[in-house]
Amino acid sequence: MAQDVPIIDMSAPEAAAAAAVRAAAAGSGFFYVTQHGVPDHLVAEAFAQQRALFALPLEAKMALLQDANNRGYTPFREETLDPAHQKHGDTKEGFYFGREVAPDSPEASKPLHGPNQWPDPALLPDYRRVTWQYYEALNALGMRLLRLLALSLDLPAEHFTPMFTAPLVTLRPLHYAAEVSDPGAGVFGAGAHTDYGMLTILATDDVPGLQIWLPDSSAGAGAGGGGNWHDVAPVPGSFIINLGDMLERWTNGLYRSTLHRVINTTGRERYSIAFFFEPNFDTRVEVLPACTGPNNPPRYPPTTSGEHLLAKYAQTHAGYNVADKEAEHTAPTAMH
Ligand SMILES: O=C(O)CCC(=O)C(=O)O
Ligand SMILES: [Fe+2]
Repeated sequence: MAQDVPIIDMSAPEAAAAAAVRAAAAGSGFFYVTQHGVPDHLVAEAFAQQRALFALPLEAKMALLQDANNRGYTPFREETLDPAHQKHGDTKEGFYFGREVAPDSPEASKPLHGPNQWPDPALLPDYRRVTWQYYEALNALGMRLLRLLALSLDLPAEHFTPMFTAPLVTLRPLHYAAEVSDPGAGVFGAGAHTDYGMLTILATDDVPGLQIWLPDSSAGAGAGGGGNWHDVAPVPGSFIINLGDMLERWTNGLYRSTLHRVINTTGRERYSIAFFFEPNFDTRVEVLPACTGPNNPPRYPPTTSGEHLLAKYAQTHAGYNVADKEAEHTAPTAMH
């Protein structure tokens, strides 16, 4: 239903947009944004580059395999987002890019920090430039969305801004196979999951497939968890915004990190670009005072952005093991 995933016009006055964000965030946890300031041609160019990247020979992609910093290629079926319901891994391949962290910088010793693995410029001469331009445009959009989120929680507009001076950002182009999904048999484009972090900015092509799980509105509290999958259709010129587990935690469950999945119903390939926007590694994530009260005690112990994300990644990626990074850095640390 249209109002489950409302369209929020970002050219509206901030207070009005923030009120709309609050309603959506406490409702389905999903909304579209339009008039967001990212030029259509940049989005189109970014998609063209991702198509070219995925069209490279498998050897070229495998040469960029996901590394200990969570940067690089994840092959088809590598990730299983919903192990309890999947016969095999997601019928998608993807790449992870993050904030560019030089190997010799002090930050590089932290998990999830390091240099990106870019494709060979001889193969894709414009890939890095265009993808980085897109990354920076989405970073700027993310900063504007943080203001709206803060205002929506009756916090000062810049409340979250200092927590994003060295953010954990992940740009993840995805390519879904043409294979039709079969939920009954455990075959999914992307298994049902919630996003781990704070904020996701998703661009999709015009092929449908994204669905969100919404409880029955008639069910009422404690009625047994009935619900349905609802399509989140592509809306040209928009981004889909959804909120992740970290924000749910921060708001003590007020803002929703909603279960979603991708199923292929069309037999067509599908491309999307997810942008995960999370606070600095060491940011403390503790239930906001405004989201607790005498009858609403904190449901989550404090954590940090980095700890929270590492725990989540370890659950779903066959190919990702933070111990690799720890092992990599044990020797130099021990020598100090
Ligand atoms: O491709 C999509 O539409 C959704 C991707 C997604 O949910 C994710 O990468 O977390
Ligand atoms: Fe997701």
